[in-house]
Amino acid sequence: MENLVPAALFILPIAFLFKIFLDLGSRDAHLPRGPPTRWLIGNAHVFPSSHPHLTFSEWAREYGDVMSLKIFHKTIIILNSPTAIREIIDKRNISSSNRPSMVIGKRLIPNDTNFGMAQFADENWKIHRKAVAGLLHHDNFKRYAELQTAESHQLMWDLYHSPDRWFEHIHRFVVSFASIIVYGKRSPRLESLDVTQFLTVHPQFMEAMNIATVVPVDLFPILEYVPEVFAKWKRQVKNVRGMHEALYGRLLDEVQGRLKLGAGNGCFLEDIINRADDLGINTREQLLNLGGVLLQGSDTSSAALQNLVFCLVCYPEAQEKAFQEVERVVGSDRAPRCDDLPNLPYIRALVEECNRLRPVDPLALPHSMNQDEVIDGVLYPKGATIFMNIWGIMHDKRFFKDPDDFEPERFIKHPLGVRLDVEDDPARRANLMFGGGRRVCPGIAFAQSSLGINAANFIWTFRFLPHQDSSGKEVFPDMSNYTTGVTSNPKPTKIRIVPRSQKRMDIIERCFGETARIFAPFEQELSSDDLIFNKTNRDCF
Ligand code: HEM
Repeated sequence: MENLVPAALFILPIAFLFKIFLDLGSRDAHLPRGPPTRWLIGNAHVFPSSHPHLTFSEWAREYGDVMSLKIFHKTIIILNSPTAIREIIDKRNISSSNRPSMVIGKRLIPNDTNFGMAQFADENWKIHRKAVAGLLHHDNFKRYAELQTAESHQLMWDLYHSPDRWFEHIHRFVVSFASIIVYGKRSPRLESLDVTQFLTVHPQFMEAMNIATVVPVDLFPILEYVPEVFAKWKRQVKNVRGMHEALYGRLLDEVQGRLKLGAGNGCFLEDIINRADDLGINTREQLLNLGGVLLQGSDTSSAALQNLVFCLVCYPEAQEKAFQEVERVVGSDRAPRCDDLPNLPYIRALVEECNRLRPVDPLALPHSMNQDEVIDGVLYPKGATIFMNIWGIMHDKRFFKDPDDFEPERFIKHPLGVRLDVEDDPARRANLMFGGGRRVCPGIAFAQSSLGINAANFIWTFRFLPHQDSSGKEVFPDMSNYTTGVTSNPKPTKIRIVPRSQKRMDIIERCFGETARIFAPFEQELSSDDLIFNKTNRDCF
């Protein structure tokens, strides 16, 4: 008997360690179901290398509305229904509002000063979020309607004069409008410094964020200690960080310079700088990244607008119906304005359908659990990464009839586009594609009004047609070849943009001329080339 005690003391820890060893990569009993795991690697061998939302949506049919994956020791939970999002993201937002720790994100922007990427939804995050909520809130945003309409009219002018560059013109629209409200300055040309720099830096920033899918630093943080000379990714990240700080630092300096001269125009950052100490946003790093995150966040609107154009080309019947509506409501004697939007229900439905068919962030942005939660016996463990499968929810055959078809009418028949012959998921709500809980996108009003005003103007002004190759054959945009990554963007593609009539183009020329008065306060720092552009093209009217 006395020999058994030392033996047990020896065997039990070994058995325990052996059990842990055998369980490596396996799924805990209380986790949601998911594909079978393999020892050590879990589901790493089946994790999709691109467009994961498509595979997740197939798996959802087998494993249900909440499912889990193991990638080595990490747990990923995927939410495939509005109810699942409501339960964990909306209702338990105290537990589910962190973002996963991202080694590369922290190297790009240290100290969590980019509140969209900030790991912790803590006091620091709250301060930034609150400041931005005031700016972007629907009620406040209404005051930008005239400016947004003016930028939209310039976009139509740009499309008329150089339709081949349609893809970039949309980026200019978004960068210029976002920097009016954030930095109090606009960009009249594709070649304007802020546009060219943003379009250089931002894609590299997003690419750098994607490095973690190739070099698994988040899974194996030990890789961080590889010396820079052997780690190309570290040099790449350092370079992007330098460019990022140079761009947003310069924009901040311009706002500070304007304030010193007493020439402020009431933009967001001027207001923040004036209240810096009260708000607790007073370091250069904080101010620089607060502006930066808004410009970066707004770029999602470019992808949504480019997607809208793809849909107009690919679905000519819907384009024609939308034209009939805008013609009836606005007529042919003036271009659409923001105040027309409430009277254009088909255009609203068309925009909703574009977003449903190809949501820009098909998996939203990842959240992370900061404490365990158990719902109906299912464990959402501390540290798990949570994805909302927006694409899957928007293509769920249980609720959307023929979900791969483009049918704006579904949003006329039902405000959320779902079938009328089945009982809907009771937790479905508008704007699911903007995420949920405390981290829900603060840019919804910006995004919706940009889409609405441009959809109306696009359709009123032009016909969007497929490109014709040298043999005259029509080549349509490829709606299944979008980029993969956090955002799923259409790729630059040739199309034809044909004015509906000379009368409409004359109206657009006149509207463009009228923007001079509206834009004046935001054109204080234009370069000489920008001034020449305005003088020769706009201010001669
Ligand atoms: C169609 C356009 C847009 C889409 C589809 C979109 C989508 C999203 C999604 C899915 C999230 C993550 C929400 C979550 O974690 O639950 C997000 C976050 C965010 N978005 Fe947007 N967004 C759009 C436009 C904008 C615009 C125009 C801005 C700024 C002007 C913006 C700024 C942000 C910021 C700052 C965050 C981070 C919020 C936080 O972490 O607290 N977004 N967006």
